[in-house]
Amino acid sequence: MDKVFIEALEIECVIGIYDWERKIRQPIVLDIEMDSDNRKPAASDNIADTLDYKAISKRLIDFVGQSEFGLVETLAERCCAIILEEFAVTRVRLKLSKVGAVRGAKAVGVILERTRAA
Ligand SMILES: Nc1nc2c(c(=O)[nH]1)N=C([C@H](O)[C@@H](O)CO)CN2
Repeated sequence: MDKVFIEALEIECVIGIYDWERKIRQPIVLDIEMDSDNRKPAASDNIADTLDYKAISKRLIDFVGQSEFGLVETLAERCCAIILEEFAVTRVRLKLSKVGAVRGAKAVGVILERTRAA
């Protein structure tokens, strides 16, 4: 299956379970792959036939930037739900990295694969 992807989308938000984390904003990074049949937009050369990665990025920047979840699991699940419910996506793979959260690790986080309910 063809994919549309968004790589290394960095957004600052309130995220974390500790008191000190509730008082600061930290960067998270999203890497997203979405199933998308490329043949129709390739034939028409029309943005209306695509999965618009700019529109999806903007929606996630707005949502994540205002979010205040404790767990990365919760934030990642909500991002997948937005993609599946608001855009013409049937399957999404999303990696959420919390950069510098653990000493000695570049990043920690979660990877989800979700499909739209039939
Ligand atoms: N599986 C998870 N483990 C941890 C999380 C999390 O969201 N999911 N969060 C933390 C803390 O907020 C940590 O990131 C602070 O450094 C610890 N473990």
